[in-house]
Amino acid sequence: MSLLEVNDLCVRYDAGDKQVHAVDGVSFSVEHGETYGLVGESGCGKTTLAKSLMHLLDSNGYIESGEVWFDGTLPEWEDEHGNARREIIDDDRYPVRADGMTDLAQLDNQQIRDVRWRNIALIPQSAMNALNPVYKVGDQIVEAILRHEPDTPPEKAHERARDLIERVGIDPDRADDYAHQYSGGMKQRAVIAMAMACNPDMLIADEPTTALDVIIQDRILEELEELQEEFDVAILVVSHDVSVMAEICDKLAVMYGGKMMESGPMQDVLVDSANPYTLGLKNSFPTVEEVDQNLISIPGSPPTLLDPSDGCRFAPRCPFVVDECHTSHPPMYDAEQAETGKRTEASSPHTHRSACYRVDELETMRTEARKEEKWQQTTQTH
Ligand SMILES: Nc1ncnc2c1ncn2[C@@H]1O[C@H](COP(=O)(O)OP(=O)(O)OP(=O)(O)O)[C@@H](O)[C@H]1O
Repeated sequence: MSLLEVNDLCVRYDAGDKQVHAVDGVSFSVEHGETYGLVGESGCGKTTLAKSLMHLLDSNGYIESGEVWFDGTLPEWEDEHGNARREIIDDDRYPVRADGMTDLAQLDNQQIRDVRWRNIALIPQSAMNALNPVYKVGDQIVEAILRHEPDTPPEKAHERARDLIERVGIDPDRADDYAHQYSGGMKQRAVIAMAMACNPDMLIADEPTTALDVIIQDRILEELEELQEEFDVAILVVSHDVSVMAEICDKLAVMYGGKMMESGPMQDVLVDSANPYTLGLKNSFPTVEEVDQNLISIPGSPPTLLDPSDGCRFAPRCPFVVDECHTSHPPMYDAEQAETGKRTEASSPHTHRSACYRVDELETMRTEARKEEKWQQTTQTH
């Protein structure tokens, strides 16, 4: 059973008399202990998607439709083994499925607070500013433990806080320092330690390394991987940086304009890319293997998502656009079938999938996408 199963999720922001379609019909699932990446340019809906899972959207944002099934439930709905009780599952008033998964989208604010930290913890964007300047760093971790596990004796909580600080590579004696005495990398590590305070099943890390230099970035990524192995925590990581994703993800979803364009095992998505947007994104990032690589950016900019048109969201910037692309946004097609020239809708969210009507012409798209002039044509035709 998956840890998280998101079905057809739509998230909107109210903007006057219009709506921003920030996340539109997105489905994916995350297994226990795996790292799942959401990648795409700024404004494509990654942060909105991640925050909506925990009801942490801005006040004008809301889940319009869809399901967010999570393998865990509220303490008051659990039996002594931590599983959902039979009478809760059998009662339609509770959003709990026969397999014991709970639909987080249907929980109210108080209920989702019980899930946060205990089951899912967030490392927010610009996490370095998430520490409180007037409390010692160690005390902030202790507070997080005691707030969510009030039965823990305070000295045990202190011990756990020091232990967590040490696990993320900081000398435990620095627990008595204030945030301003920490470097940027140390602050980021401290926030990761705080997120791990209640031993969650899933961490959501939003741009965990963006403000850091490359060497510290690498160390933070290594630390996340070590924590994951040690605690078997799943990580949903959000980044615009394809190279960060290549380093840590098991699976990857490429987002554009609030839609999922391609998803699947990381290697499949990044090596055997099956979507024009992924091909364009890869062109614009340097790779370690290709030293003389000519970086090609995708001309134009992402859509505003205010009442978007019916067609493929990427159509206005896509060099492979055909009439069909303007009819409706393409469904997710099976990329393995596409390798043999077949256009078949994907039957499972776990396989390599691509939302592109021309998925059955993969070889041509891959060859053409490497040519800079192919992308330049797009600006001339639109
Ligand atoms: N509070 C808000 N009100 C209205 N629109 C919003 C709000 N927050 C985000 N948006 C819009 O929702 C869309 C998705 O934004 P989101 O921040 O989720 O994208 P992102 O891919 O995470 O980008 P970034 O990496 O820059 O945060 C964008 O068009 C953005 O302008």
